[in-house]
Amino acid sequence: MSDQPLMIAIDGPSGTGKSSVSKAVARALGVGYLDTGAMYRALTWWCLDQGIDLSDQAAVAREAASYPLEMGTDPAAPSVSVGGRAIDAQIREGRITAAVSQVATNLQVRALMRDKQHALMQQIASATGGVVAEGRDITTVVAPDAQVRILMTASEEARMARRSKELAVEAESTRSQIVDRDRIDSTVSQFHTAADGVVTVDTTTLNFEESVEAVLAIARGAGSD
Ligand SMILES: Nc1ncnc2c1ncn2[C@@H]1O[C@H](COP(=O)(O)OP(=O)(O)OP(=O)(O)O)[C@@H](O)[C@H]1O
Ligand SMILES: Nc1ccn([C@H]2C[C@H](O)[C@@H](COP(=O)(O)O)O2)c(=O)n1
Repeated sequence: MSDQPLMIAIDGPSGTGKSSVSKAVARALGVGYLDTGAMYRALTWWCLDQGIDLSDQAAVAREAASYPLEMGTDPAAPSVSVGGRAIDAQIREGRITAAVSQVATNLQVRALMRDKQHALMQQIASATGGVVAEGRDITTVVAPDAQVRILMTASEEARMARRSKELAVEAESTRSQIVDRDRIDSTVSQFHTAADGVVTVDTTTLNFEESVEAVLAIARGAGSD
């Protein structure tokens, strides 16, 4: 068994269970958790708060280089603050979900985020003995050398049903924030098919606990190599 910190990278489309499963896996392993989507959401919130036009790519990239972000990476209580202001609820608002792809498809922003997220993963792993990081390009761009790389998938119907249950709305009304957002986000990241060496976990017919167990089984296998 290696004594290197365990790096687990999880990617996949919206609503597959990445965030909820990653937090549970990190708690089970006693390691830190990084929600990289929250970093894009926080930048979107910050730019709108500063009155920056999201279509001005250079202006948004300048903010990406300097926005005062603090990520709380305890999987039992993850948090997001900018400039000392907690914005955990704000970044989940519909207006941010609708706007975040415009920021996430800005290639200058992505290059900065890649470096920031890679550095954060290293810091968290050194501090806690490991990290579970999830997003769209963690297995391929941010941490392609992670010991465990997983693509989490689920059918479109399952993802829409999960989101509609979570938000207590009709499944069809979640289509834009699931399917349309994925279509835009996938113009800059490849998260629909597994890259070489990435293991696919299809959660369509799994319940939440089974999804967590599927990831833990892969992590245990990697830890015993
Ligand atoms: N295997 C599962 N079976 C049923 N529901 C699940 C399963 N995994 C997650 N869920 C539920 O589905 C919803 C969406 O999960 P989650 O937010 O973790 O997805 P996500 O992939 O991180 O989405 P996004 O990328 O849009 O943030 C949550 O309410 C979660 O509890
Ligand atoms: N590594 C990442 C993480 C997230 N994104 C984009 C995709 C989403 O539109 C947005 C918010 O992510 P979510 O909180 O819904 O998981 O950020 C990305 O491009 N790369």
